[in-house]
Amino acid sequence: MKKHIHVAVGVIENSTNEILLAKRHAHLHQGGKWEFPGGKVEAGETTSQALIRELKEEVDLTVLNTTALMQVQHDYGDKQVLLDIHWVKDFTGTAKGVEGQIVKWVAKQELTQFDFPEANKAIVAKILAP
Ligand SMILES: Nc1nc2c([nH]c(=O)n2[C@H]2C[C@H](O)[C@@H](COP(=O)(O)OP(=O)(O)OP(=O)(O)O)O2)c(=O)[nH]1
Ligand SMILES: [Mg+2]
Repeated sequence: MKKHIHVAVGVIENSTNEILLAKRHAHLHQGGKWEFPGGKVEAGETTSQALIRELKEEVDLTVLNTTALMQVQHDYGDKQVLLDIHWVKDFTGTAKGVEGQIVKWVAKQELTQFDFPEANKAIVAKILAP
């Protein structure tokens, strides 16, 4: 059976309205593409709890709360993902790629210039026209 995964994804916005992107390592699923930081929801976690944990682990931000934005379901053929996307505006710390990944703050209008996984098109559209 095809793998189904539930992923908590953060649209992290700073005080100058930039959004945090990270580049997925080449060896990962959808490798080489840009992503909104996040990761798999583990058993017993809410999406928000998973996202708070992942953002500490991946980009070293301390997140105080998150707000649900949208869900996107996508079938990549090899894998089916349910992305649970939350806004993150309430955080402290300086973003860094804890796992060696490149991270970048990007103005909203520049988001269309990045190569994202297919499922992210709907997210970018939502950010640009909320
Ligand atoms: N984090 C994130 N994942 C995305 C985005 N768009 C998208 O299709 N995905 C997909 C790619 C992957 O199949 C999946 C995320 O899984 P992952 O393996 O990176 O999860 P993880 O961070 O928990 O990684 P790991 O602990 O298993 O190494 O969601 C996005 O914007 N951000
Ligand atoms: Mg991840």
